Amino acid sequence: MSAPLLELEKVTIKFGGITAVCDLDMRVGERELIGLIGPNGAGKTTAFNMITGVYQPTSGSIQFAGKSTKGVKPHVLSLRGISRTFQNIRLFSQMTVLDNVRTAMQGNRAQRVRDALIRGKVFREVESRVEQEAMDLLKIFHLDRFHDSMGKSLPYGDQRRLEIVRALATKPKLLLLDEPAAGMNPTEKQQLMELIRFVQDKFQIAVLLVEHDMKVVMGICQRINVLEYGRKIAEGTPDEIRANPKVIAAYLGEEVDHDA
Ligand SMILES: Nc1ncnc2c1ncn2[C@@H]1O[C@H](COP(=O)(O)OP(=O)(O)OP(=O)(O)O)[C@@H](O)[C@H]1O
Repeated sequence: MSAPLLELEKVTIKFGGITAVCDLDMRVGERELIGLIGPNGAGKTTAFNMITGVYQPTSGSIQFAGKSTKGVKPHVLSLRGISRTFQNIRLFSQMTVLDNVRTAMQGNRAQRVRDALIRGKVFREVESRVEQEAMDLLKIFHLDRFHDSMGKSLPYGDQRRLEIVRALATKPKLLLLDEPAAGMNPTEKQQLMELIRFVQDKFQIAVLLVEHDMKVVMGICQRINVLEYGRKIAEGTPDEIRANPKVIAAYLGEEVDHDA
């Protein structure tokens, strides 16, 4: 396995009497594409929230790029290279496609207030560079023709793609995708799989994917971690996970979207 970019060791989080994640060990190497699956309520989104600094673990440690993330705020982790998308699309619906990406880029720039206030030369130069970079990024994903449209007016599949573009705008080393295939039809899911592979390859980043659609997860992940009731019950290649009796048992009684 390549060097760990992200490493969780014995990570636990409790909310009152509920232990949402318990003793979770997980590694994501540079440029790896890793899956995190489990039945509803298993703790996947909570794990994402701890990795991105939204929640602090009750115990255990998280290291990103060789540094502890303990007490580090989400925007600082974003600057360090962790980016994510959400289960429910969180685009700025009243902003254009271009502005959605531009805002994400600017969120990551230390722009001097003075420049913004006086709208001086430096400010204008930064603005135009950001706009060019945003357009270049949109072009890569064939979304540039929509640059002037409102985010909410895009077809669903394109909104999901735009979310991924926004997440890439911060130039991450690690991209966390939370159920990107939710609500997609089979053709869109196929395109999404190709898109995720493309993103990982083109930007040379690691991807951690939470997804209920087994065809998507099994189709693109190198390794998969399986959670049940907050605990990791299995880790392995797609073939190993498919054949693992604990995983099969965990999913019994749950409607797994094989959508195949
Ligand atoms: N802020 C919170 N306060 C209390 N309980 C929480 C909180 N966040 C998560 N939980 C609980 O932690 C457990 C794990 O939830 P989580 O959303 O991480 O699961 P999940 O695997 O992402 O589920 P799904 O696949 O349905 O999205 C659940 O029992 C949930 O109710």
